Amino acid sequence: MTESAPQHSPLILASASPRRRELLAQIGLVPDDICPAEIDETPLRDETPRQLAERLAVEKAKAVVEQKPDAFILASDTVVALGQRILGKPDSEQEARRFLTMLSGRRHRVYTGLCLITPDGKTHSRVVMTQVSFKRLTEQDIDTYIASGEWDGKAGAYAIQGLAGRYVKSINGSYSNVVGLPLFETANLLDGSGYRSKTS
Ligand SMILES: Cc1cn([C@H]2C[C@H](O)[C@@H](COP(=O)(O)OP(=O)(O)OP(=O)(O)O)O2)c(=O)[nH]c1=O
Repeated sequence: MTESAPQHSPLILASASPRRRELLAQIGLVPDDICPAEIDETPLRDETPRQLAERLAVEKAKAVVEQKPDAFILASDTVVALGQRILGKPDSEQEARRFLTMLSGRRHRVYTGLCLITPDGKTHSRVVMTQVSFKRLTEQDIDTYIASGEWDGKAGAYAIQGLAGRYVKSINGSYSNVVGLPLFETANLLDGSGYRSKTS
């Protein structure tokens, strides 16, 4: 009797972020479906940035699991932390300006929480941290950046993969983690959970 090939379970990306889709594609992973999760991202009282990133990633994955049983569901959440202060996505230009002023000339941390729910219903999660050092920003740097609009929808009000790349002196850790999906850890999580892509 010939052994049947292992069944391919679909991979669902629980994210509206085009960056996350592009990052996955970079390592040869194409989700079978994209299901953005709408959740409340407000930090809980006394929650650390690391705890917040992990909790939100788990909540995003769980928000999609009922729609997609028998699938691998991948979700993530990125937050910027200055000390224990959490900088999420700014809700206005003024807030973006405030965040950039806070980040100017300093080192901060970027946490991305990752969550994978496997077809057997188990939840696997982890958090990856990268340190990022910003140069001191002039008023003009901030004005130019605000005018670019690139701050919108980005944790900490900047995107390292865009114009803000010129403000980043150095990073310590994973670059893809800052952009929103740490590729090394994502691949490990999927490999370790038995996920087999259609092509592998
Ligand atoms: C710091 C930083 C964040 N970001 C982005 C990654 C995330 O998309 C966003 C943080 O918000 P998230 O809530 O993590 O993600 P999202 O709302 O964009 O998408 P979804 O919840 O549907 O997955 O900030 C960058 O693109 N570059 C950066 O350098």
